[in-house]
Amino acid sequence: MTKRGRFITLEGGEGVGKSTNMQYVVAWLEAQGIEVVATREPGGTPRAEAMRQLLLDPAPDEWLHTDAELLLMFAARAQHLAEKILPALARGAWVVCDRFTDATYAYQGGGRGIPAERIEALEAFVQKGLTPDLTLLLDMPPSAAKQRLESRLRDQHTTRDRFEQEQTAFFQAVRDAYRARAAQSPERFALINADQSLAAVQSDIRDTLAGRATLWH
Ligand SMILES: Nc1ncnc2c1ncn2[C@@H]1O[C@H](COP(=O)(O)OP(=O)(O)O)[C@@H](O)[C@H]1O
Ligand SMILES: Cc1cn([C@H]2C[C@H](O)[C@@H](COP(=O)(O)OP(=O)(O)O)O2)c(=O)[nH]c1=O
Repeated sequence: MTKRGRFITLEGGEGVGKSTNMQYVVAWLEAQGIEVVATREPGGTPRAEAMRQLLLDPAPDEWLHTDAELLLMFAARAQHLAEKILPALARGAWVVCDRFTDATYAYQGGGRGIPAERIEALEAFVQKGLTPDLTLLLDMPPSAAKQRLESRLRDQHTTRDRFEQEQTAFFQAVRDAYRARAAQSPERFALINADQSLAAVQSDIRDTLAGRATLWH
């Protein structure tokens, strides 16, 4: 299948502002007259969202093997690609996705310690060469992001999912892995300083979207 639309992903640790800025990216692209499909991972389709439940369920007494976690992430991704992402790109829509495979390298790789080669093998199997055209990495120290997350948890009266229950060292490893990936592929990544006012973050995102020649040609 020939890919015609563009594929943009938002990445970063917990509470850095992905969901908030996702709406901004979608609105900005739509204002340019582009058809946008907004989605997220793990999830994005009913079956993949059912897998998300299994992945995020905090059930304290139930252990999930790290290999099972990794495979379930890619199982959800395979479903999401086949059912939603690839058909949208094929008809020319742009897909904006809240997290994708860089999250697997950051969380299952950096956080859980799974070797990158195993993730690469699954990526090749499931994605068959598809990678995002642009990845906005919202970057800030986990300690500052945690404060935002705590206020969100308070406001929305939600509980912590399996990942949100992890400790500081885990989130530091996730951030380090994300930054290392951005350094490896600077042509794909835009590193956005998320530790500034929302207006400043959105101004940086707008400049990135408008300025990436590879997106528009
Ligand atoms: N630049 C910012 N400055 C201050 N608060 C922010 C900023 N961006 C997002 N927030 C707030 O931080 C919380 C987490 O943002 P959210 O978009 O849900 O993050 P994520 O999806 O990355 O977990 C929300 O309450 C949001 O309103
Ligand atoms: C896509 C993906 C997500 N995840 C994790 C990261 C998040 O903790 C969780 C998804 O939760 P999400 O609600 O998207 O994150 P946030 O709390 O930042 O809004 O799944 C992985 O571990 N690997 C992956 O490949």
